[in-house]
Amino acid sequence: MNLLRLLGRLGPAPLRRLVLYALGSALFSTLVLALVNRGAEEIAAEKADFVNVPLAAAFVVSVLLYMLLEGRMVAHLSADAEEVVDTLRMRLLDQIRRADLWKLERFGQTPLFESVTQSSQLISQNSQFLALTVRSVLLTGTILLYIATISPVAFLLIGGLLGAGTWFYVRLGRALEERQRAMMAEEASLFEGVSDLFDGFKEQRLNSARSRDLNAAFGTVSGRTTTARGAVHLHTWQQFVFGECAFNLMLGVVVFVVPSYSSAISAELVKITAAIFFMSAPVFGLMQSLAVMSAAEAAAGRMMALEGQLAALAEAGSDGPALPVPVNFAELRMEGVEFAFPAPPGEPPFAVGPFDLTIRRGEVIFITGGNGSGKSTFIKLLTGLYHPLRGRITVDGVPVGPQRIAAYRELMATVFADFHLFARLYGQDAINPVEAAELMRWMEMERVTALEGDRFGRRDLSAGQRKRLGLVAAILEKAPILILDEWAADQDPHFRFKFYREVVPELKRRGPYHPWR
Ligand SMILES: Nc1ncnc2c1ncn2[C@@H]1O[C@H](COP(=O)(O)OP(=O)(O)OP(=O)(O)O)[C@@H](O)[C@H]1O
Repeated sequence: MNLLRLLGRLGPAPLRRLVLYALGSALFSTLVLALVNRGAEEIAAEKADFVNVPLAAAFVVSVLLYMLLEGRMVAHLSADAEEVVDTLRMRLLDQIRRADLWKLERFGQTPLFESVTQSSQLISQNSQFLALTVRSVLLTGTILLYIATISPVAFLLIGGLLGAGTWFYVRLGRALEERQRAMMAEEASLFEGVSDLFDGFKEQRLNSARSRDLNAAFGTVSGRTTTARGAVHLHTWQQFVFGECAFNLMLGVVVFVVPSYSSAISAELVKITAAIFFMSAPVFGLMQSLAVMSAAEAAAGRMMALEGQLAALAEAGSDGPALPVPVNFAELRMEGVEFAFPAPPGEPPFAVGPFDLTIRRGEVIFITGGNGSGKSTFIKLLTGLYHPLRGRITVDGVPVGPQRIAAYRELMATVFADFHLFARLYGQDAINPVEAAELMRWMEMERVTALEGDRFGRRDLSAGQRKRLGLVAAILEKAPILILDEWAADQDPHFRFKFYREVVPELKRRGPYHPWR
C-alpha cells in the first residue's frame, strides 16, 4: 500500500500508533457486540424484562472507549499524513530546484504541477480513510475471532466466504486502478489544454476560426476526460454493489443453507447472525474507504514515482563536496566547448561550437547572430546551466567541473530573454535602499514603482519596464559577470540609445562593486 509506505517514512511510530489505536477501537467495538449478545441471551433465558446494571455499565464504558480511541486514531493519522505530504512536497520542490536545466526542460511541467498540487491534496483530504481501512480490517478480524469462540465451524465458513469475496473484490480493484490511470492521463491533457488557452488567449480572441477550432479540440479532450471519469465512477459503483451482494449472500448462506447441514451452527444462529450484521459496518466501511482511497493511493504512488524520476534529473556529480572558483579572476576561458540538442526524427541535431573564447575581467562582449543561430544556447553554456558535450570552461586556468559548477554560477548575474521577475528579490538580504533608489532613477522607473524592502511595489508592468527592474535586481547582486540576453530588444528607442551609450559604458567603468549613490 503506497499510503502506508509513505507513512512509514516518518519512522515506525505513526504506523505503530495507527495499528494500536485501530486494534483498541476494534476490540472495544467487538466487546460492545459481545455485551449486546450477552444481554439479549440473558433476557431470553430469564424470559423477563430487566436491566443487568454491570453489563449495561460495561457496555457504556466500551462504547466510550471505542469512540475515544477512534477519535485519537483519526487525529494522529491526519497530522501524520499532513506531515508526510509536506515533507514529500518539499523534497519534490527541492529536487526540481536542483535539477539539471536541460533534463528538466525535456521532462516538462505537467507532472510536476500535478504532483505538487493535486496529488498532495488528494492524500491530505483522504488520509482519514486509511484509518477507517485499518480499523475496519482489524474489526472484521476481531468479530471473526468472536464468532470462532461461538462456533469454530461458523468461523471457518464465514472466514472462507469473506476470503473468497475479498479475493474477487481486490481483482476488481486492480481493473479500477487501470481506469484511474487512464483518467489521470486524460486529465493531464485537459490541464495542458487549459494552459494553452491561457497562454494563447489573445491569439484565439482575435481570430474566431482559431477560437472555434481550439474550442473543438478542447471539447474532444474534455469529452474523453468525461468518458474516462464516467468509467471510473461506474466501475467503483459496480465494485461496491458486488461487495454488498456478496456480503448479503454470505448472510443468506449462514441463515438458510448451513442449518440444514450443521446442527452446531443452528444452536448459536441468532448470535452469529447478530455478529454478521455487526460485521456489515466495517465491511461496507472498508469497501467505501477502499473506493475513495484508491485515488489517494494512486496519488501517493505517482508522487513517490516522481521522486525517483526527479532523482534522475539531478545534475551529475552535484552531490560531491562543493569547491570554490577564484572570485577575483583575471580571465575566463571556453576551450573547445560543444553542445547539441537531440535530433527530432529524420532531422540533423542542432549543434553549437566548438567555442574557443577568452573573456578578460572588465571586458564588454557582444554576441551576435541570426534567429535560431544559438545565442541563448551559448549563454546557457557560458553560465554553466547546460553542460558541454565536449570541451571545458576554466577560470584562471581552474577547470569548472561538477564540484565547482555551483561556485562558478555564483559569479553571474543575468537577465535572460525569458527572464522571470520573482515576487521578492530572493537571496539578496542586504539591499541598500539608497542604491536601489538611485538605480531605479537611472532606469527611469522611479515614477512607476519602487523597491520596498526586497519587493518591487508593482509587477504588472510592460515587458520593457519589467526588463528594467530585472536589470536593477541584477546590478544589485554585485556579481563579477553581468549577462544580458537581448535586453534592449524590449526597450523604446530612447532607452535603447541610453542603454548602449550610457548604461553599458557606465557599468563597465564602475565594475560590479562600486556603490550606486
Ligand atoms: N530545449 C531545446 N530542445 C531542443 N532544441 C532546442 C532547445 N532550445 C533551443 N533549441 C534549438 O536550438 C536552436 C538555437 O536556439 P537558441 O534559442 O539558442 O537561438 P537564438 O540564437 O538565441 O535565437 P533567437 O535570436 O531567435 O532568440 C534552435 O534551432 C532551437 O530550435
